[in-house]
Amino acid sequence: MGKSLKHIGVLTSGGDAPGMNAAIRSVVRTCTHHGIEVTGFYEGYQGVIDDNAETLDARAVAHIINRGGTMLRSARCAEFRTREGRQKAYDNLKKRGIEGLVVIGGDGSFTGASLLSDEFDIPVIGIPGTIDNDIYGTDFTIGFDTALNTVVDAVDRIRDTATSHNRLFFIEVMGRDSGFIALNAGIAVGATNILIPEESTELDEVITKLKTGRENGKTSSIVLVAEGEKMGDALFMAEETKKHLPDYDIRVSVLGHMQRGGNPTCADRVLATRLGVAAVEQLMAGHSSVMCGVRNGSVCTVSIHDAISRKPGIDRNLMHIAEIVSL
Ligand SMILES: Nc1ncnc2c1ncn2[C@@H]1O[C@H](COP(=O)(O)OP(=O)(O)OP(=O)(O)O)[C@@H](O)[C@H]1O
Ligand SMILES: O=P(O)(O)OC[C@H]1O[C@](O)(CO)[C@@H](O)[C@@H]1O
Ligand SMILES: [Mg+2]
Repeated sequence: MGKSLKHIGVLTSGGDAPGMNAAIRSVVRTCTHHGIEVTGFYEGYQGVIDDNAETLDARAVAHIINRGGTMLRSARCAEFRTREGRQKAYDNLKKRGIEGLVVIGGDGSFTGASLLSDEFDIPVIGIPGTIDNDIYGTDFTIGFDTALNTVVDAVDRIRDTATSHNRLFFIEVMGRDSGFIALNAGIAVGATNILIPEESTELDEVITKLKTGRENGKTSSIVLVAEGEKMGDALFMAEETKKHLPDYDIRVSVLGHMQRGGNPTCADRVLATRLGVAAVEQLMAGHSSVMCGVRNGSVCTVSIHDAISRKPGIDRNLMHIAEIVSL
């Protein structure tokens, strides 16, 4: 291992996630350890197309393990979706003598990486970095744990005022197409209802549950709504509920981008560090088009093709548990 690989690139792409910095640091320091040069590209694929990049050494990534966001910044780059854009990116990688690319991002970023590798035969390795936890092949993505803790802290605060005023809150959390944040945080904050895109719920069920809760003496209720919920967003759900429960004092809170910021938790720092080492080792071993993840506590790999084409299932048992304890 490590004899032939001389120079790799690293970038962060798509929505940022706490722990991306820890992953960059790990990639860079693993390379330093093995005598491999690393170039960091700024703003995702845009930086590869524009050749906006610099060499990163061990000191360049000092004191970033604890910081949210990404020191390489991130972007959603439309040009990379075109063959011409990817050609420009490949030409810049070749010009710099880069022999492999580590992409830290979500499913869209991996789709781009996969195309680049298929079209131009450059090895790519994915590290799952997204707060949504919506990537197949890993139990956890980098940033998910931090976002969950941020949501739990925010909802706990809302609970204080909700209870003081005997109110019902509809709280919207992130998850464009997925309910991982809503489901896990919902259990942790004792939500009465958890609405996620993976599970179809009728408004009637929500109303019945809220009524039963009040009959059982609840002094506040929280309905956690994932952004991607099919029935509608938190505001819509609140308006519809008001029609059926006119005497309820209802408020809406959309947590928004605060969920993507903040210092990464210990779990995210450790996960990011493990996956950074694994990604470089995959390149050193001559592998390509795989994503490094963690399953049942161990680092694993899955083909990027599977990571982007398959959907991680929501844990039905967690849904069941949430139902039992939300009386
Ligand atoms: N089909 C595609 N072909 C080529 N490149 C793509 C494709 N899909 C996405 N990309 C590239 O990856 C970037 C990031 O993708 P996207 O915006 O979907 O975020 P993501 O990686 O899924 O992260 P998240 O969903 O967590 O925000 C895009 O801006 C684009 O540059
Ligand atoms: O404002 P942006 O960057 O489009 O991101 C919003 C999206 O990013 C995500 O948080 C994933 O990073 C989604 O849940 C959300 O829909
Ligand atoms: Mg995505």
